Amino acid sequence: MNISLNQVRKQIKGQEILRNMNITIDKVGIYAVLGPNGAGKTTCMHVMAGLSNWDSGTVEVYGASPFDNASILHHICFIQESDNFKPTLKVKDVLKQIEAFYPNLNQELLHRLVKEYDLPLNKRLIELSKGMNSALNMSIGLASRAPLTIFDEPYIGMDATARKKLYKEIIEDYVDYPRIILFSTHFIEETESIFEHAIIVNHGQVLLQEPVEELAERALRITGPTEAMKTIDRSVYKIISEDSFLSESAVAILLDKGQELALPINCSVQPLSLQEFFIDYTAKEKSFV
Ligand SMILES: Nc1ncnc2c1ncn2[C@@H]1O[C@H](COP(=O)(O)OP(=O)(O)OP(=O)(O)O)[C@@H](O)[C@H]1O
Repeated sequence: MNISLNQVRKQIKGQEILRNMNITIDKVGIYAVLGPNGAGKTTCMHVMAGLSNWDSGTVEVYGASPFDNASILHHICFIQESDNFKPTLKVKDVLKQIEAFYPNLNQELLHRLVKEYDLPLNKRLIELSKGMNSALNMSIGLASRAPLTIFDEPYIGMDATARKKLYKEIIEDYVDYPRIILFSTHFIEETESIFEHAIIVNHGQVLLQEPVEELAERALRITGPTEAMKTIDRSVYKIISEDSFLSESAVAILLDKGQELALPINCSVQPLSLQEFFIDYTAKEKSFV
């Protein structure tokens, strides 16, 4: 097992932030970590990365308990939105500083990305724009090739072109050097093509963890004439959302694993996108857990 969180609980200032959180990651892959604001994503990833302790439950990362554990620190790269490095350092000093830290760091990739993102080596981080800081952080995270790389909403300020390039770089580098990449994002629509797995978190719990391909087989939108759609047996499916317009209706459902769909006559079915599923599912979550 590479990473496991088992019944993990954590309180901060009396508030329960993680409530029986369970995650198992036993394969390499690019994992989307999704959840509404305040869901507990950052807290949970801090715990995984050894940056934060927890109150009860067990956490194992590469066979060890991660909190404050120098033996696994070099296998984990955690990149967050800001404050990854001292703001008074120059770009070139940061590049130097990380050299010794990540044993798998690929200098060639790092310097290529720094050049392509046009990052000025002699400027201090504090003098860079938000997007430039993010591009630097992302370049470091990617080039670290750490077996567990965590990107926590890492691209603040990066423009659409820079983000598109970033997604392409992540996929290309992952194909050559597969590892566990966790990527927390609210830009689901533009990132969903890079994800192989989805982990959906809310209220300090994991609501769902599943390969995206499998999810697409059971998270479905059925559309058709309202009269025909009325024949869908609401008692046998998890209905995530319903809407209708004139004489047409649409129902989004989540089939149970192995459950067959009885499609009403004259109706059609298609997979929900990850974003559509996420929005409907987290809105309806209380009825499912
Ligand atoms: N240091 C802290 N002190 C008090 N509350 C905290 C602290 N850190 C996190 N929390 C609370 O824990 C909850 C989860 O926060 P967390 O940052 O893990 O959520 P998130 O899912 O990453 O949210 P977002 O998508 O908005 O970044 C929130 O209610 C937040 O207010």
